[in-house]
Amino acid sequence: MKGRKGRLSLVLGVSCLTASLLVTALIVLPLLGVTNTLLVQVHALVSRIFSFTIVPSRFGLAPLALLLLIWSIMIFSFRSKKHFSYILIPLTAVMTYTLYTLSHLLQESSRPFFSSVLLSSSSDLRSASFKVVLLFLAETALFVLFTLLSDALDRYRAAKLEREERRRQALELKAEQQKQNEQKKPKKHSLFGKRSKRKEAANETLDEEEHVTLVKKPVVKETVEEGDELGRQQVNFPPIAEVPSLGSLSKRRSSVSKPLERDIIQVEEIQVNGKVSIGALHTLTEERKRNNGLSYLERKQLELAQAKTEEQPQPKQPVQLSGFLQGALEAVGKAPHKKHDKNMEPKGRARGMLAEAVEQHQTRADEPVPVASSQADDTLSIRERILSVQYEEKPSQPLFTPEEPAAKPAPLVEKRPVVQPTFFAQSTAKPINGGFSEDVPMSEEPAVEEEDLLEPASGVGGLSGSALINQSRIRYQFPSDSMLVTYPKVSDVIDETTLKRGEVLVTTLQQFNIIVELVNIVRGPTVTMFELLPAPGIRVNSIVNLADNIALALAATQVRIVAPIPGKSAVGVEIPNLKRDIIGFREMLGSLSDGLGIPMVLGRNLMGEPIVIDVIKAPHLLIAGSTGSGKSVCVNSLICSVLFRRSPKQVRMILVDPKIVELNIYNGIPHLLTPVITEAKRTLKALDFCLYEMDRRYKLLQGINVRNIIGYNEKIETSRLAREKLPYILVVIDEFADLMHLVGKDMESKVSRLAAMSRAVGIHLVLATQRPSVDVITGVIKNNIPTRIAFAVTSATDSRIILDEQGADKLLGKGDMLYMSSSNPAAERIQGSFLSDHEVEEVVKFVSSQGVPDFIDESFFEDEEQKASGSEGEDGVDANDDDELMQRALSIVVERKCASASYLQRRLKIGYNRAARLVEQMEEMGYVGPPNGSKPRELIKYP
Ligand SMILES: Nc1ncnc2c1ncn2[C@@H]1O[C@H](COP(=O)(O)OP(=O)(O)OP(=O)(O)O)[C@@H](O)[C@H]1O
Repeated sequence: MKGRKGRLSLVLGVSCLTASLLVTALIVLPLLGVTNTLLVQVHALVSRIFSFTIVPSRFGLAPLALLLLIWSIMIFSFRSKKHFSYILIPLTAVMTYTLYTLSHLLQESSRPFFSSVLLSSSSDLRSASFKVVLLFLAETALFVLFTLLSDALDRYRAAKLEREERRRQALELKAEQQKQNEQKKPKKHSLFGKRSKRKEAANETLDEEEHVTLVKKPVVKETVEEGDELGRQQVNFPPIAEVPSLGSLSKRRSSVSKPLERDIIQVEEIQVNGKVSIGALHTLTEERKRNNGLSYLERKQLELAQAKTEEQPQPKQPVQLSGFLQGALEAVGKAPHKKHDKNMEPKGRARGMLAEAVEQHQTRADEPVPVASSQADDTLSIRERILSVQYEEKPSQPLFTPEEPAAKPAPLVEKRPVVQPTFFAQSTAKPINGGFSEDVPMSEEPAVEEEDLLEPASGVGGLSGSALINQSRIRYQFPSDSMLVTYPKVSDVIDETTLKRGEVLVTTLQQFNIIVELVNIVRGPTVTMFELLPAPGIRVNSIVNLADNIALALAATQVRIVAPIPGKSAVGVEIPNLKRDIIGFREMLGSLSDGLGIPMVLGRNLMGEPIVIDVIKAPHLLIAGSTGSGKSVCVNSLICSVLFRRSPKQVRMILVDPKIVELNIYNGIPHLLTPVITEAKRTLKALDFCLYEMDRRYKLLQGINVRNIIGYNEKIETSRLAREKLPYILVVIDEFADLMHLVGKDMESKVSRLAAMSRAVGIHLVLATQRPSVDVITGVIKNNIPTRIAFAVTSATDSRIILDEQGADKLLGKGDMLYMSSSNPAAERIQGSFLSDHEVEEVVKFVSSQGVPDFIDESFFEDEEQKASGSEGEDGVDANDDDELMQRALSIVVERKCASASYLQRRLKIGYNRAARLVEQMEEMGYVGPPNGSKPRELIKYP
């Protein structure tokens, strides 16, 4: 039908064109002087019938030629497309004839049939002409009407086609997904086959991950008619390769992020009514793309439904047992045999003993029979089984090579890289053997060649004479991960309940006339964030103000609204999870890279990414939160991060705990510079020490022309200027508010000075407080501590004091925190890592067993009056008899021809402070020169 119409219009169009050319020829030829009789006769005939002028003339045919030309153009342009428009062709003819009639009437010639009819039916010529004009106007209106109708019909048809196309594509995609899911369904394979399949799949994933994926657009089949020769032949156009969206390229590499075909989407036209920001439009486009044109909820529901159909009982994961228990249970046949690598000899004393014992028992019972296939498993001895359980893959190579004698059995499997056994990985059993397993190699601080000749001047000033750290060259052994507990992970799948909550959220907002689209859901360890895209014209604040209504509708304890989400054109609504994840400290340890000066594990953010920070870059930390919010656990994880990654030579600590019970556990670790401080007065003294050490270090830095501790440590290492580097000093003050109330201004001025200046010399503060009030966290302190951690607080005011914005009042406690730093001023929600008291105890026990701490001289903490009134000091020298001491010191200096505080300290058996004071007095008296970097001062004048 369609073809016939196409042919008809072709014939019509060609005829009109030919006619117009002929008429043009009829006009032009006489003008060129061609006076053929036939031509003249045809001309006369055509002029009489079709001419638009009353008197037939050679020019009178011009309008006819024009009309024919217009018709041919119209026909060609409508051809096979706008069938309805063909009605315009006769209409133009009628209009032309009406005009023709009108021209005759006006010239009072009644030649056309219609004009004579009109003249006879009208009273006069004038009324007849008027009727013709009206008729012409009516025809013109009809012309316009038909044109509009045709246009409307076209649009309607196009929209219908588009809808059908979209539905067809959705169906195709659905069918494709189903096909994929069916393919994905796990099939029963032999153990070997299963393993190799998995391997193949992993390789496939890897390959796909490492390339840009080109994915076909759904193939549109088109039937093309190519004349009679080809007949009705179906031609499939080649598939169009399409580069995936930028978003899909930047996806994180993980086994789950393998781009499935359904993740790669056709770019669809997004129609937006009204004004929308470019960012919002981008988000909308991206989300639509990601969802294959379906709304977020629809897509998720579809996925869930598919997942449900796929679900089939999975083989239960065996409970993880410790190596000893697993082996024992295997031996008595009560546990399934674990798969191990044959190359991997059993490690650990327990496993070795077990294997030994079982073998003795077994050799009595039956002789081990060599077997070449897995079916023969039953005939293996128990020892064989214990040792060979790693043989789980069929060799891809032939078992026997042709060259090999048949009698000599080839290895059953190719050797695989030895994997470190994790016998205690999942076990929550208490560690044995002093807190660490023999299976896990202990890491140790590398030994450093030290020279006695070099001054130990760097280190920490004021350490007592019996110092263990700087004199006995302690080699610190880092604790093992196995002391820590692995906590089970709650699923991070967005389930039906979460989707329902998303729907409730959208409808709740709709009830308040706030139209939003749910564009994404991110499930974090503590909360789930629903990302909403407000409709144009919706004020973001109106969503923020509805936080309580949302909480009510979702029966949630707290709802925090992030408006807008930093870097996105969307509003985030954070709703507490029904079940929270515990982020174990152990799982976070792997993220602590070696490059961090003072490493600190924080936890995981909403996306589940591990967040660790370097305290030296912070450079100081302010931690605030109400009681039970998780501050102490956070401080524990800071201290333990240091214990796990830094030796006492690298980081020293001063811990202040007015509550006495929180940090007392750390007494005894070699990192301490003083026993855990619990009194306000002693805290002030400790801060004085830090100020003194800061000044001392600045002088050291000045001595060798470097700007900071990093430069200093590098230079003394390369130039071998001293035998000890400057360690970082971490001062942790818990319950800072209590101390501020006890000693007030004094404390503030010292803390402020340290916060402002101590960064360059490697002294860093961590202040934790329960009550963040303006008189505790003063402007000066706040200005110098840009890195802040806010746990749950009781009011928005408290939140503003810590973070300069509200939000911490909406946190859920138990390690739920907002983290803000100078590099990332937008508060990031993190679930803090968790360390139980028992874990801390185990770590401290292990670390403390490595040596006694090397404390600062006690004289630092003595009151001046006490010192003055004391008769015989602990140095064994009369404290008042400074002159005598100075004489002895001078004679030592003359004897050595140089002055060193640490040398005097040892020789005179006095504290470091006193020795340092003596050297300074000698400088004032002109006997010795100024500080000489880390080298002893020169003797410049004999006394
Ligand atoms: N990161 C975390 N993950 C899971 N639970 C946690 C976490 N942090 C803290 N908790 C839970 O919260 C309880 C209180 O934590 P914590 O003792 O650190 O609070 P706090 O802020 O120090 O309180 P206070 O100021 O009264 O000492 C812990 O016993 C623990 O059960």
